[in-house]
Amino acid sequence: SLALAHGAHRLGKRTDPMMERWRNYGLGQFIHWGVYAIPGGQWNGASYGGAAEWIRSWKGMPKEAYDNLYKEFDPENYDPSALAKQAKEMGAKYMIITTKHHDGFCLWPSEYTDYDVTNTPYGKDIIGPLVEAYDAEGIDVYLYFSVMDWNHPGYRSVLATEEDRSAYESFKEFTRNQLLELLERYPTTKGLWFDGTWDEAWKEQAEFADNLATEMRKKIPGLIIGSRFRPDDYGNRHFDSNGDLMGDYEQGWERKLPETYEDTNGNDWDCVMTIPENQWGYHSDWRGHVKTSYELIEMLVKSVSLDGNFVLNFGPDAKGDIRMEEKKLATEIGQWMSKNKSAIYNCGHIDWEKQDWGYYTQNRVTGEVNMVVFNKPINSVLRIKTSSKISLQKIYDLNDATKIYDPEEISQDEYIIQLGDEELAEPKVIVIKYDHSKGETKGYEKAKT
Ligand SMILES: C[C@@H]1N[C@@H](C(=O)NCc2ccccc2)[C@H](O)[C@@H]1O
Repeated sequence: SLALAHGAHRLGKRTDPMMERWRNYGLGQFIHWGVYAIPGGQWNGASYGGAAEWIRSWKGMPKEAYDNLYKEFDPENYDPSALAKQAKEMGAKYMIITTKHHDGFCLWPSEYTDYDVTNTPYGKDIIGPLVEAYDAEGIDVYLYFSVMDWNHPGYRSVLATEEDRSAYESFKEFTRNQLLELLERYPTTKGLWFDGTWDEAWKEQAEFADNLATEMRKKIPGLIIGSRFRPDDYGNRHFDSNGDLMGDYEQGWERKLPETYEDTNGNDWDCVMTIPENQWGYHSDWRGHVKTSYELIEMLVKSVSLDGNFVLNFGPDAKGDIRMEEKKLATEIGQWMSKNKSAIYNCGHIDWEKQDWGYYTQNRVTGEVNMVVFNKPINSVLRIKTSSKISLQKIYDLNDATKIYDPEEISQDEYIIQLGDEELAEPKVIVIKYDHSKGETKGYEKAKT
């Protein structure tokens, strides 16, 4: 393998308590909020077909007009504790907030730029009260930060000339200053979710990024940083030139999910997901498919079944209100989570053969296996094929203690159970308790952590 000064500094998963806590979240909330919520994907009577937070890059939005929107930013309905309570009700264990998106507008009072909340009619810090409100609800806070910054004069996507390089040096210093400032102001931050690091200019900054990550972890020991931050010595991101994951978890699943455990390379990972097809910031005219709570619950369960976290995005409008569709989904997901959280929190992958009826998650504390059933077969029979000999103790409906299932062993390590005649009204969790002492089960080995 190649000798890399700035490649992966660790092979395999982090095993410290902060990362264990991250690994057991299951469900997170993303919040995309900024001045892009003011136009909300529309300008001069025309609707932008791209993602609302990218409207500044649209030919239909004059840059001058966009760059003056901050003078109208005055979210009179912004209510951090209401947002935190809604997230709690949904069952989110962590929240990622955009401190600065690609447009460079800062939702906190930054010493290093005037393009921030203090120079808006609202005039106050947005981030601080949100951090406090979510901490108060026991929801861990992570900060999204876009390296790409369309507002900073020193930003470059490519370093073609000496002028570019000297300008970029000022941009790098600015970026470091802002990141250290954020960690100083919000010391309960558990991690950073970086974005906007795909440009050539940044891909040349292996040493700078590596040193900055080290410096940030000095400020907040154990800080969790994903794979979308650093480039390696050869400009490779997410995976270094030896194919090893850089960062504490893989950030490659944006609006998409791995299909199999192999797709995850056995790494920690998160999936960040929009409710419409591709809108992170508020867009007043959602086009195309808006996901239902069942679709989102299936993505959540699939993520947990493959050892990932599922982070669902919300985009408050210009006044700071959450739109009706998002409120409804948060409530519906929360209703399911309130009855089935034991199949999500502290759960992960088990290497039993995937079945069409749904997904397995294994509780890392109890060792119990959850069958999360989405598709009831026409013959009402659920097949279970374990990966090694186990001795079954009890199979029961998580939400109906009177419902016990008698497994019929139909071949080596293969069982079937009979569902009742009733249609599934919602995804059903069936719990399998089994005696781990009999027969060696790799999955339970993992649960000993
Ligand atoms: C989390 C999302 N990431 C931003 C984005 O630009 N995604 C598009 C993209 C995703 C991956 C590589 C390049 C570009 C979106 O605006 C959201 O902030």
